[in-house]
Amino acid sequence: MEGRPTLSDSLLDVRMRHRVGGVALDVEFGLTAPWTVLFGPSGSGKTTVLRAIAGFVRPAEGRIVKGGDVLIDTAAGEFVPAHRRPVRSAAQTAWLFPHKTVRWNLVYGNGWTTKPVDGMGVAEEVMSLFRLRELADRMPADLSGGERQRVSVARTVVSARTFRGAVCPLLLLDEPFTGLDAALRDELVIGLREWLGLWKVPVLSVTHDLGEAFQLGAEVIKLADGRIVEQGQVEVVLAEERRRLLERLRAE
Ligand SMILES: Nc1ncnc2c1ncn2[C@@H]1O[C@H](COP(=O)(O)OP(=O)(O)OP(=O)(O)O)[C@@H](O)[C@H]1O
Repeated sequence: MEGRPTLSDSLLDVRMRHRVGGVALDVEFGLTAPWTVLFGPSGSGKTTVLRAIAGFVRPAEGRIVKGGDVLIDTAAGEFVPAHRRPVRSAAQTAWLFPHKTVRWNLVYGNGWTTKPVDGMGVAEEVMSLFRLRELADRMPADLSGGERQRVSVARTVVSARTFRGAVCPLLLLDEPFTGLDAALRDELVIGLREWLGLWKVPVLSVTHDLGEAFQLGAEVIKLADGRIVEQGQVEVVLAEERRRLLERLRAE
């Protein structure tokens, strides 16, 4: 179709089959937008798709290619381990260094690809973005669950921005705004989208929150029972969910 991005422009192409729990995943999609949301009910396989892209799950069958680099091709016996992929991911559960401050976690918690000094300025910027400055000297044990999650996502954002590779890494965020109050989430979504757009860091995030998907105004991939139902602009793909939600709110 004229004017539409083609698969060859895609940031990432994913084709995979994998059985996890009671779900038989069978998906094929390409990412072309700066921010794409994987949307679906709990247990539909969203996290497993993210983990396969990151290299933490080895699909039974499939091929994942990022910007021309093959990350896995089961038919060809190729598999790039997680630590060598141009991908940075924040899981649903926040894993922080428990004996180090928030600032330390952001600056130094980025693994061998980043020299600590390089991350310093970026970490300070990201702390402001995530409203973490006043928590910078706290230990993880002295944070709420929502705050810990915010630190974990912020650390991954720092890590993506300071990534030392020839290409920009893909940022994978699994329910990044869960546990935040609505006002803070609004602020963060707007600020983060703008900041990542500025640095051209593409994002694939997971949510089952309709409000979040609309707020991100992103391209949406709708997943159900391990299959892709539809991919496209949020207003089109989630129109029915939105209609049902509005109906329910009106009835209350
Ligand atoms: N390691 C595992 N062993 C067995 N079953 C698993 C494992 N990981 C996930 N599952 C199951 O596989 C299915 C898909 O899980 P997945 O975490 O990918 O779903 P999800 O869409 O991300 O769910 P949620 O929104 O609740 O996080 C679920 O039924 C889950 O219980």
